[in-house]
Amino acid sequence: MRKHIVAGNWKMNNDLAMTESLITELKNQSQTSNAEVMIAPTFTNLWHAFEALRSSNVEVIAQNMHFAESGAYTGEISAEMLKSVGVQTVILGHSERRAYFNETDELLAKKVDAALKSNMRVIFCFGEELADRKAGNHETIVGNQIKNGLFHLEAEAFKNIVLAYEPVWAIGTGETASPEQAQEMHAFIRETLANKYGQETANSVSILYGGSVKPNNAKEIFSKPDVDGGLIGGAALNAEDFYTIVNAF
Ligand SMILES: O=C[C@H](O)COP(=O)(O)O
Repeated sequence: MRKHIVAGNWKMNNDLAMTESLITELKNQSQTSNAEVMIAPTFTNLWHAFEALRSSNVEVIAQNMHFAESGAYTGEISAEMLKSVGVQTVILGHSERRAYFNETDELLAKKVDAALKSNMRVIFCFGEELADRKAGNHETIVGNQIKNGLFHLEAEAFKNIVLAYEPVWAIGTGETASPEQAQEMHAFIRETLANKYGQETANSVSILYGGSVKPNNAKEIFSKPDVDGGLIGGAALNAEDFYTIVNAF
């Protein structure tokens, strides 16, 4: 049975004081939920968040990492450094990393390998741009992002992989994919996995949807059979909104 997951990606928001106060609010909201709950603060706030949420059911995860173990990579963070502050899961391949930091499929494959080698769990993101969707190329684009980033792995590795489909045109725009569009793409993603690794592996992988998920649309999106959770941006910056989304499961 695959897991339901709701992960809040704080992106480059919240300094230490704001992190402290949002975590206090999250703890006030926090209760038993039907989904695994995660938050991804900025690197500088990971340790504080980990300590503050140590005895809660909220996992603190990272937004990115480098593929190398250490070395002359100014400004970068390794898997082992993340693990040393309690982080066990990392988001890789977010469309903002791909677009603004030139992260290619090839680079992402190396990052995935490095994270898995350090026994971390990966939330691997991908998604098409508006022009691809309009041209009807969305499945080809997404299929290639998955193949190029992940298909060098053995089936076994997918125990530690979560997928996140985020259509770029729906991120931070207020425009969501319709629940039907999300389901259609998630079913395609699962079929792509099944064709390579078999149905059992495909059925075991959680596929999250991201892109303007809000308290008022989460329930409908999460009701779709192949949508196993959400990667939440803007709405994760408000504890009440975030938990309304978590509790949509
Ligand atoms: O990582 C989260 C996604 O980019 C979604 O962001 P959003 O909910 O603000 O559209």
